[in-house]
Amino acid sequence: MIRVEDVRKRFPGAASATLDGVSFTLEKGGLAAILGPSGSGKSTLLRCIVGLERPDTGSIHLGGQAGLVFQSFELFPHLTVLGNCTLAQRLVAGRSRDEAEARARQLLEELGLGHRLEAWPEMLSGGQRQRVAIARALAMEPAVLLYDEPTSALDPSLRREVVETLRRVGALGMTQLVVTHDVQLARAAETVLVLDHGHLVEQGPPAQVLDAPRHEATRRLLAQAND
Ligand SMILES: Nc1ncnc2c1ncn2[C@@H]1O[C@H](COP(=O)(O)OP(=O)(O)OP(=O)(O)O)[C@@H](O)[C@H]1O
Repeated sequence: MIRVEDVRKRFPGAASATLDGVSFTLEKGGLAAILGPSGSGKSTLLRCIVGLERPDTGSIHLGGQAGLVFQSFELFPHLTVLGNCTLAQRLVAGRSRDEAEARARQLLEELGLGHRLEAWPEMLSGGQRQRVAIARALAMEPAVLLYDEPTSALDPSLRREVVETLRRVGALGMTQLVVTHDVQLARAAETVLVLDHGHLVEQGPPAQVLDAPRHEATRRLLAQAND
């Protein structure tokens, strides 16, 4: 569950607030996509939810820690798939090697990578690398999983694979929030949120927000996506 209440954030010296009273709730197991023009505050909102940035006012409740899947995946190149998914479990969560490996194997199998446990990151496709990054984040048992532009580092043909991965992770009961420019990816979410100049200007299912947009920022995004 993610509950964001009236979050405001203004960077020192900035002419206006980057987040200007943002509120929304995402139920446990839900998938939400945040769309918005460049500079609308999407990354700042994500960073506030992860705890990398502190809102000036307002509150954020997750019921636990957030896991962040970076756009560039940031796998450790000198560790195998299994090594990538066990390191933080052992060093940060203090789990034994056996315990960490058992958990990593199970998650990697659930994400369709059970046959790649001993592979090096450079041997994997972009979509596989992303799934390793997701398994690594899930292994730390976050309350929610956040993605920063999950399709932008991938070939457009892999978009469907990303949607499939998000579905699999959702089936595990994980609450997921995706920041994206990709309108097709947003269609796979249950809820679409549109940010404009630090305000949440639309919020609802894709059939409402993307097929019957009420705000001109959404109409511009849809027009750009169709170009
Ligand atoms: N650390 C910072 N210090 C000062 N200003 C910042 C900082 N981080 C973000 N901003 C400003 O906040 C505004 C929103 O930035 P943000 O990166 O959140 O937008 P975004 O919607 O994620 O954009 P994009 O789609 O281009 O990634 C921008 O005007 C940016 O310059």
